[in-house]
Amino acid sequence: MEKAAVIGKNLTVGYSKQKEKKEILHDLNFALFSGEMTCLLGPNGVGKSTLVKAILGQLKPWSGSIFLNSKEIGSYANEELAKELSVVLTEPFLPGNMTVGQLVAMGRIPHTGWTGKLNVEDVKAVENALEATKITYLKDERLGEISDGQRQKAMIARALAQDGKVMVLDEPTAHLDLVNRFEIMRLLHEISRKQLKAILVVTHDLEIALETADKFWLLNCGSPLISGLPEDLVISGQINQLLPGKQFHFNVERGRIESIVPEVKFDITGPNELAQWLRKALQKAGIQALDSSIQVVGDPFSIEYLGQFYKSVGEFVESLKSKDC
Ligand SMILES: Nc1ncnc2c1ncn2[C@@H]1O[C@H](COP(=O)(O)OP(=O)(O)OP(=O)(O)O)[C@@H](O)[C@H]1O
Repeated sequence: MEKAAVIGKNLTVGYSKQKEKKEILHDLNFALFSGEMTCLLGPNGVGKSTLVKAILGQLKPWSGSIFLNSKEIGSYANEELAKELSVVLTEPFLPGNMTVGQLVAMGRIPHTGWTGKLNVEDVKAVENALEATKITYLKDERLGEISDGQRQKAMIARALAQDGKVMVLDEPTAHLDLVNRFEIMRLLHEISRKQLKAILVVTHDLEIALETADKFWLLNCGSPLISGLPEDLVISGQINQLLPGKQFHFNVERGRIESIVPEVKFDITGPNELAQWLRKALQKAGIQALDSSIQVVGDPFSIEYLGQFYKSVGEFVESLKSKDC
């Protein structure tokens, strides 16, 4: 069996304030492997960032241990740890007049010291990181003058330049649009594969994580950490651990979260993918029942109901609503 880059054994951790102790994670076991991207998912406040802080050595385990390359995390000196483990956290403030190249070069600080003087190897590492994240063309651009997605890639490039075997990213796609979220996650997956890095990404993007991650860690209040292939967790139904309560469920066929509303039956004939969207619109409009069946066809799109034809779902729903009044 492949050796894990990070191993957690019976980890219990929390926060202490004066005499008060607040336990957040209890008796967790986990393993993070090289060459894989693992996504850590769980509801707000369950302790994902707390687990990240423990892995980064910022929070001491109350009991249990975390090992990085078989050595306990607490026994690493800070500079040594920075060479093994790189981090991308959400940083609200970055100097806007710093260039992308300068930011990425900061990733070399564990190797150069605070003087920041780059040798040939450091320059190469910066160039490689810019190339891997496909932002070489942005090298001389200022951070204040590029898009959020580009800035996020620059942060990832900085972590790559650091050249640790393990990369931890806490919500790297927050505030990005759908296309950029996909792109960043695909990029991280590619990097884990090509550079044999162990990458841990905290995310709330279940659907994108399903498309891109090799492994999932699911964290839920009071339960052990569940890990496995996303596909196995879907097939076994364990993915529903992310959705406590009875309001939502994971639709295995469609691969997405859906709200559970008592389904109203409509008699719709036509291609499944069209009938599905029509059914959704009728349900959202609060239409409870119809007098007759509906025929839907695509190319050109048309809906037939009681001998009348409609060119769009909107037109059809509006006509039903106006009859209701
Ligand atoms: N510095 C702190 N001191 C005390 N309690 C804290 C501290 N940081 C976090 N907590 C508490 O620990 C619990 C877990 O917080 P954490 O930020 O790890 O959750 P999370 O799963 O990352 O949440 P989210 O998805 O909202 O980012 C919360 O109840 C939070 O209030």
